[in-house]
Amino acid sequence: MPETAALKVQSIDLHYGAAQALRNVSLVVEKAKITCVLGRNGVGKSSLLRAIVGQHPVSNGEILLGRDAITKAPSYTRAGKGIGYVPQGREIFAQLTVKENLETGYARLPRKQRFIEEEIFELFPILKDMLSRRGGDLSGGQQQQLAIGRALVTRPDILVLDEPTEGIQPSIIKDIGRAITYLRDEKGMAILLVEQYLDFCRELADVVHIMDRGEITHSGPAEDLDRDDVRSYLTV
Ligand SMILES: Nc1ncnc2c1ncn2[C@@H]1O[C@H](COP(=O)(O)OP(=O)(O)OP(=O)(O)O)[C@@H](O)[C@H]1O
Repeated sequence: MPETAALKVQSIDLHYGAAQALRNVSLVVEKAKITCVLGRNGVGKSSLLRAIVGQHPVSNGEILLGRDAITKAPSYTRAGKGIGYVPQGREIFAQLTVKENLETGYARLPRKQRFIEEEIFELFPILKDMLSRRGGDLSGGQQQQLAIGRALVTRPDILVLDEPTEGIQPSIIKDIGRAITYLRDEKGMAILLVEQYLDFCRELADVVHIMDRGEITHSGPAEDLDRDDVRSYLTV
């Protein structure tokens, strides 16, 4: 059988000093699917993504990229193997131009691939219009589009997004939703996003995991989110 899992997280724990932020968390991110982890503030969503991209070590468990164990690999190795990351708060370089921000993705690419694919500007035309503007001059929504564009410059197989709708106006949330759906449907990309915004997850996701206090309390198809018993897990 062909491998349909792009990424597997197996029974991971994560600590900050003595405080445990993740407990026995497992999930699979399938190719060409949108997987959403829903949960309110502080339940451990960002910690899960940090563990996946290699920004914080896990204390137990394994992370597999395809069949490759990457549990102890540094973040640049994971990026090189195809994980693109859009961090919470976007982390745009305010003093660099939009073009320069996008070009920061080049470091992980072989020389021949060091160009910005036109598709990125088709998904987010505003980036083309604002190429020579400074990152700090963009609105929050434009910065989010830039952060996604910057991750796409690295040509990832898996795109990991931390609360892409946070603080963003509805019209741009729609654009971001359309872009994510396009990447799944046309590029076969595996998408993992963490969110507090239930409607965004319900509309986009194929699979939903609900997280509470460092644990996954429910996993199932996005349609389940309309069931009362599933909603009861959601304190968002
Ligand atoms: N660097 C850190 N040092 C110590 N504790 C941390 C650190 N980062 C997060 N925590 C704690 O770990 C827990 C999980 O935080 P995390 O940021 O993963 O949650 P979250 O679900 O992403 O919330 P948010 O939506 O606010 O980002 C919280 O109790 C938080 O206070």
